[in-house]
Amino acid sequence: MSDLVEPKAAGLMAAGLAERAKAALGRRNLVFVGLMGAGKSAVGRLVASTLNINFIDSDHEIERVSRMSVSELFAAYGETEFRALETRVIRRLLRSGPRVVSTGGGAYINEETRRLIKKNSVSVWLDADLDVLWERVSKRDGRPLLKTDNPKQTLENLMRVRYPIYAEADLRVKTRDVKKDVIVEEVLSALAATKA
Ligand SMILES: Nc1ncnc2c1ncn2[C@@H]1O[C@H](COP(=O)(O)OP(=O)(O)OP(=O)(O)O)[C@@H](O)[C@H]1O
Ligand SMILES: O=C(O)C1=C[C@@H](O)[C@@H](O)[C@H](O)C1
Ligand SMILES: [Mg+2]
Repeated sequence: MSDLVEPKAAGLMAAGLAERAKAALGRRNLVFVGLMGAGKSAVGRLVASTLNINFIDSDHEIERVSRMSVSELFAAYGETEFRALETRVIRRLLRSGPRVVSTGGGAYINEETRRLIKKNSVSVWLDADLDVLWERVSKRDGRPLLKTDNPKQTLENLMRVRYPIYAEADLRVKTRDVKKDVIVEEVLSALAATKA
C-alpha cells in the first residue's frame, strides 16, 4: 500500500532530514516509479545529490549499453524486447545499493521488474494528474508510446491501466506544479518515516 505524503509549506529542509532519510534507506536502493513526465529522472537526480549517493536512470543506462535511443529500440525491436532489456538492466542496477534509480515509465508495470524492485528497494511512486503530466510531456518528443493520433488520450488510458499497479509502491508522493525542491523534501520525509 502506498502512503500519500501530504503537501507542506515549502521552506528550508528540516535540519537532519537528509541524514534521517539516508539512515532509513540503509543499503537498500531508492527506486522512482510513475508515468512519463512525473519527474522520476529530474527529482531522482536531486534526491541522490541531496543524499550524496549514486544516481542512475534506467532509460539512460539502456541507451548507453545498446548505443541506441529508446525510440530507436522500440522501432527496431518492439516493446517486448525493450522490456526484456529493461528488466536485465534494472536487475544489474539494483545489485549494489544504496543507489537512487529512476526507472522508465513502464518498468514497474512489468511483473518481473516489479518483483526485482520489491526485493531490495524502497519504491516511490511519483503520482500526478493528467494535466500536469501532459503539460510536461508535450514539450519534448522521444516517447514512443505517445506517438499516437491523440497522445493526451493515450496518456489518460495509461493512467487508468497503470495507476493501480504503481499504487503497490512503498511510498507515494503527489507531484504537481511546485518547485522540484518541494517534491524532493516530501520524498525525503516519506523515506525518513520508513524502517530500514
Ligand atoms: N516539480 C516539477 N516542476 C516543474 N517541472 C518539473 C517538475 N518535475 C519534473 N519537471 C520537468 O518535467 C519534465 C519531465 O520530467 P522527467 O523527465 O524527470 O520525467 P520522467 O518521470 O523521468 O519521465 P519518463 O518516464 O519519460 O522518463 C522535465 O523537463 C522536468 O524538468
Ligand atoms: O511509460 C513507458 O512505457 C515508457 C517510458 C519511458 O521512460 C521509456 O522507458 C519508454 O518510452 C517507455
Ligand atoms: Mg525519466
